[in-house]
Amino acid sequence: MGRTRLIVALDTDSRAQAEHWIGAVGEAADAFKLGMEFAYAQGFDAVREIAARHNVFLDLKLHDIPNTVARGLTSLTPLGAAMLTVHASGGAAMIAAARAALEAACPAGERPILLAVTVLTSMDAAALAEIGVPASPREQVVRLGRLAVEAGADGLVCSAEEIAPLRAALGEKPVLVVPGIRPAGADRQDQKRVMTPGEAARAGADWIVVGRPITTAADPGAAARAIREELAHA
Ligand SMILES: O=C(O)c1cc(=O)[nH]c(=O)n1[C@@H]1O[C@H](COP(=O)(O)O)[C@@H](O)[C@H]1O
Repeated sequence: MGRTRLIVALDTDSRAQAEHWIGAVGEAADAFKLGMEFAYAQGFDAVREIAARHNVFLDLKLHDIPNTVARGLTSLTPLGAAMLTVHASGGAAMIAAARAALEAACPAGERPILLAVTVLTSMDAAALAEIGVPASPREQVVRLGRLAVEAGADGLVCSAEEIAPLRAALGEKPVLVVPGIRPAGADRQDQKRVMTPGEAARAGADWIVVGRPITTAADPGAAARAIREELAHA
């Protein structure tokens, strides 16, 4: 009960906008996610400065050959992010290299959590079929999730629909980070596999990731606090 924590996605190219959301949301967030829109526009000094003050999930979703991903992650570790992402579809060798790079770059107990993104929450079965994957999102998430965890990922990014099958396959240990969250009645926008904060919490998400339902709200602080309440009572 109430164990699910809230990550607010600061999807903006503006430092001032990101700082405004951080101030408005305040303690209602357990962590803030900075992604490619922010990092590409504002640079990594801005990421480092925010990570010095807050728990930061730096979501750059690396996907390349093992050597390049390993070296890329090594370059990211001094920024001080608590969580980093790679794409699980990069394969076992890439994920193993990523894990080894983080262990080599960071003192024991201080390395960021390595998360593997399984199937993007913006994809449905039809989108998977388009890229030559005949499986359902659920089957593909469990396949990639098992591969990633066995290769060394600490956790997975998945939709709330796959939490139960992932727990059945992999147990309680992998950290499950769940975007594709929409409060009841909210617009899905480009997300396909969605659940409410309460549903994701009851399904067993360790973290939920919420962006636009908070950042485009008239009062982002109130929107974040309402989601916190929903998590607390799930
Ligand atoms: O890795 C992620 O965080 C991620 C994976 C995924 O499958 N789906 C997904 O939406 N995300 C991220 O989660 C956030 C969701 O934002 P909203 O749809 O605005 O709530 C965005 O920053 C996405 O980049």
